[in-house]
Amino acid sequence: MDKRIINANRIVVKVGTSSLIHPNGAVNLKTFDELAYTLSALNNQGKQLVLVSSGAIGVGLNKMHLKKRPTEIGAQQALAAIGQSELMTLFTQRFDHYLTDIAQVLLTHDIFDYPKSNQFVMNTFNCLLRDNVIPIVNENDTVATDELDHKTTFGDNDQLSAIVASHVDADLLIVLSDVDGFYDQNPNKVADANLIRTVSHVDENEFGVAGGTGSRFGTGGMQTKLLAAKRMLDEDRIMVLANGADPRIIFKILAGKDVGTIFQKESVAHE
Ligand SMILES: Nc1ncnc2c1ncn2[C@@H]1O[C@H](COP(=O)(O)OP(=O)(O)O)[C@@H](O)[C@H]1O
Ligand SMILES: N[C@@H](CCC(=O)OP(=O)(O)O)C(=O)O
Repeated sequence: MDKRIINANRIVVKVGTSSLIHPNGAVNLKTFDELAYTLSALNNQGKQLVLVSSGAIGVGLNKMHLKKRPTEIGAQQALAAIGQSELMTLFTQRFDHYLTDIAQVLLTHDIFDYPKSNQFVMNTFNCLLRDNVIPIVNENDTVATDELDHKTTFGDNDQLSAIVASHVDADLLIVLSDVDGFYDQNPNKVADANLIRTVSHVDENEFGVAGGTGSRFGTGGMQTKLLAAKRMLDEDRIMVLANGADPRIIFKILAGKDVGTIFQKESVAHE
């Protein structure tokens, strides 16, 4: 076990739509509550947390009583706009319950490429983290047109979470999804797929067994999670992919328990 996980102080947690929305389209209140509880408890212990949360479109669909995502990009963006404020209302309610302050930070993937914007975003993160406020990040879906796949998908918070982790110099990125980790085959398609515990490099072999989304509401599937992991590995950072059905799994990860898939370089020995 890499001691950097147990000692991680600055942690980025990414939660996918599949963990926040039930398959029937309703909001998964249990996940919202347990996520708020877990991050609040860690915040109280003195750790610095950033939450990257998807779910704007999922929550928007539920609010507008729609069963499936519209194909038109403008309609998807409108739904994201509706859902984002509702998403933050849900988080505000649950985090208030645990006496934790939160903030909304909407970003585009390329924002850090512009020096002035980068500086302003970093100032914001630094002030929030200094003041024990948990930033809740999502892609700014109404303006992020270059991130849209003009078919059925929208944005990609897996890679956004890696970009954020890298810029805030996080010790650890935890990606919560609806699977127990990275498998040698898509577990939603192949019954006897095996969970891979540790991955030290991501190349065509890994991408070759990474399929698309497993739910009606998720977007990137395993491909975008591997791209996020690749970025983390390239920077010698650690990413853990685990099941977000119960976000208290984060306590187990930080205790060094054998859960999920750990992406970490194997060549470097860390004390
Ligand atoms: N090799 C694999 N290992 C694990 N999951 C995989 C793999 N290939 C494809 N998947 C799919 O990726 C899905 C998770 O991605 P996604 O639906 O985008 O979730 P999220 O909303 O959490 O981002 C899983 O439900 C699974 O169907
Ligand atoms: N920004 C979009 C989510 C994009 C996204 O990456 O979704 P997911 O694959 O569920 O992490 C939203 O809030 O609906």
